[in-house]
Amino acid sequence: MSKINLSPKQESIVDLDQGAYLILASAGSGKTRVLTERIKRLSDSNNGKILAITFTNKAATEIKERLGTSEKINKNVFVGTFHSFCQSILELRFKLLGYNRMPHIFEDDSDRLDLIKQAIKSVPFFEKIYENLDPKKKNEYTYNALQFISTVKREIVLPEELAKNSENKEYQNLYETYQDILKSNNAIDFDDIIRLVYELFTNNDSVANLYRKAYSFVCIDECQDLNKLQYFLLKSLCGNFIKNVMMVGDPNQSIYGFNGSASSFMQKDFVMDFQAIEISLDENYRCSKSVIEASNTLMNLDVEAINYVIEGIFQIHHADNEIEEAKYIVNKIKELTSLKLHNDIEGEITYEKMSILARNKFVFKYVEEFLDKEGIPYYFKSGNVGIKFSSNSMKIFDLFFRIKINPLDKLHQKKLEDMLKIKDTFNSSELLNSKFPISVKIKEIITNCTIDNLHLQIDLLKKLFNESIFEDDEKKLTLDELDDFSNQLIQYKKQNLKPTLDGFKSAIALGLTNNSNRKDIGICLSTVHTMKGQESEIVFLIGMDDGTFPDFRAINKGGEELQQEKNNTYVAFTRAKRFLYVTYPKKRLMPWGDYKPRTISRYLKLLLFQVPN
Ligand SMILES: Nc1ncnc2c1ncn2[C@@H]1O[C@H](COP(=O)(O)OP(=O)(O)OP(=O)(O)O)[C@@H](O)[C@H]1O
Repeated sequence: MSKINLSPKQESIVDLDQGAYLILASAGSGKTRVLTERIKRLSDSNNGKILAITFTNKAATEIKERLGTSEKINKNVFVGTFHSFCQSILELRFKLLGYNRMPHIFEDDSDRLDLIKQAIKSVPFFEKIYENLDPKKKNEYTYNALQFISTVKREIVLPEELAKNSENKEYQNLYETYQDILKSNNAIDFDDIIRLVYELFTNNDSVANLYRKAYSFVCIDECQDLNKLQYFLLKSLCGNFIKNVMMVGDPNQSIYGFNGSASSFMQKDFVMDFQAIEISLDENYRCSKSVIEASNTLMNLDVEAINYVIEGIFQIHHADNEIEEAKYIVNKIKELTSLKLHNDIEGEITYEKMSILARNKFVFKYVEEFLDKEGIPYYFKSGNVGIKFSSNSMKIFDLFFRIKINPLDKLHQKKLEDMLKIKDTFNSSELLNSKFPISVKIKEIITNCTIDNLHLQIDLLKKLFNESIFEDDEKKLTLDELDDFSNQLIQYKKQNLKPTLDGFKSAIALGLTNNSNRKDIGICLSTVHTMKGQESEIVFLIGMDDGTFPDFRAINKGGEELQQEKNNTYVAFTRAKRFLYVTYPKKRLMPWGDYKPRTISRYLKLLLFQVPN
């Protein structure tokens, strides 16, 4: 890792000692750098253990890599997300929370959807309401019920209290049923991981004290994204013991309001509760002059550009429609790569130095088509959670694997039975006559697997897939996915001295094994949310028409939701280190076949005068 010199402002933050501090730092100001250097310094000074919390596994990995793996760091520092920190506590203390065995994580949104549907079906009263709804309303009903459940957990309210202000009072009872089904599957959802530890800390002082005494310093990154549960967890952890807390964040990058996050937890609650001292850091090390000027205009900021010598590019381009927009982007990519070198860009201009960002995934449709046509390699950046298989054989493998690890997992057992179109996954002759007869052999291999022989079982699977899948594309997809799984196992074993199958599955669910050996090749396609905290030399921000970005729902709601769309645009802009190309189509093809005229995003209007187009 290259050595960089910190600026005096950055250095003064690294050198802060005891006490509570709120570092308000703009995009690209080196927050992650500063935090890492501070953790290193604190660890060297031997003044006690340090807990560093990040919002993404990617950030945690980056910090861990920069810290290295000296004995001192390993002993003194815990770096992880809220979820991985809480999971590590749950694994030791689940019995105190009424579980006989460590509950398993149902991490997938589709699992939560199945759970709520099961909850609805299990009570005739709900089933009657639900069955009488048309498909669109059914979706709304399940979506709102899941939102209700998440809000109860994230806002730390009682279901009956929340129900008072809810249109559907019955969600209160659905909450209980949903939780009961989870428990009967010996499972928890993502919100539960934090909620349970918060419960543990608030109800069990002696356990909380163990952690309060264990850590002398707490550092948290991206604090503009804290929600109530996370902030209260932090408060309950610190109690009256831990006073040395540093929060780092940028209110302009607050984009998770839909998850209950608000920058007021750091700016108001933290400052008041911990008497934190505010310090600002508003230098930008990442972006070129053009990108910073555009970002400053967008947000009405006065961020100081450190890279003023690098002019960079900021351009807005309008296209007649989405197809023309995609063509423009692909042509620009070809033009840039054929340049090979540019004074503003270090090294050769390659696909790996480019990212295409959009508000939502659907916006990429035509770009993908044209990239495919031109044979330009690309990949989708994956989010924070585990693996999702798309080949049938790996889906079957995953479901058997879950059932093997958690025999109480009736949810995935049912999913498997539905997929295979059988009634009993334990009946081999049914499996043999099922939609996917290969499942008999997959089951056999999984039945025999242990954490120690899993690599051998993976080899057996590879042989099985090679011999039994005849369609080339399907075979390649299956083997690639198996390979990815195998790489995740290698990662997990590297990270854990006492590996177990259960631990491996949880690590996958939490996305802790995602930075496997797989090297992403080509241009990165990502939503802005997933790209948060990361950077790319050249960024194309596409689909910047009003209604797409900002999203039409936020426009309808206005207020804080619309502000978050603006913040999201700022996050997108500031991912670009050197060149930023922003595009929008003047009309869009609607699913029913009509073209609808579009206007430029309201946020770009401010910038039009700044750009030579
Ligand atoms: N003192 C410095 N000298 C040179 N480069 C620096 C310095 N500090 C940070 N950088 C570089 O600036 C870029 C931004 O740093 P970092 O990712 O830590 O910022 P950040 O504040 O976390 O960004 P954001 O909030 O926008 O995701 C990185 O490429 C980092 O290596």
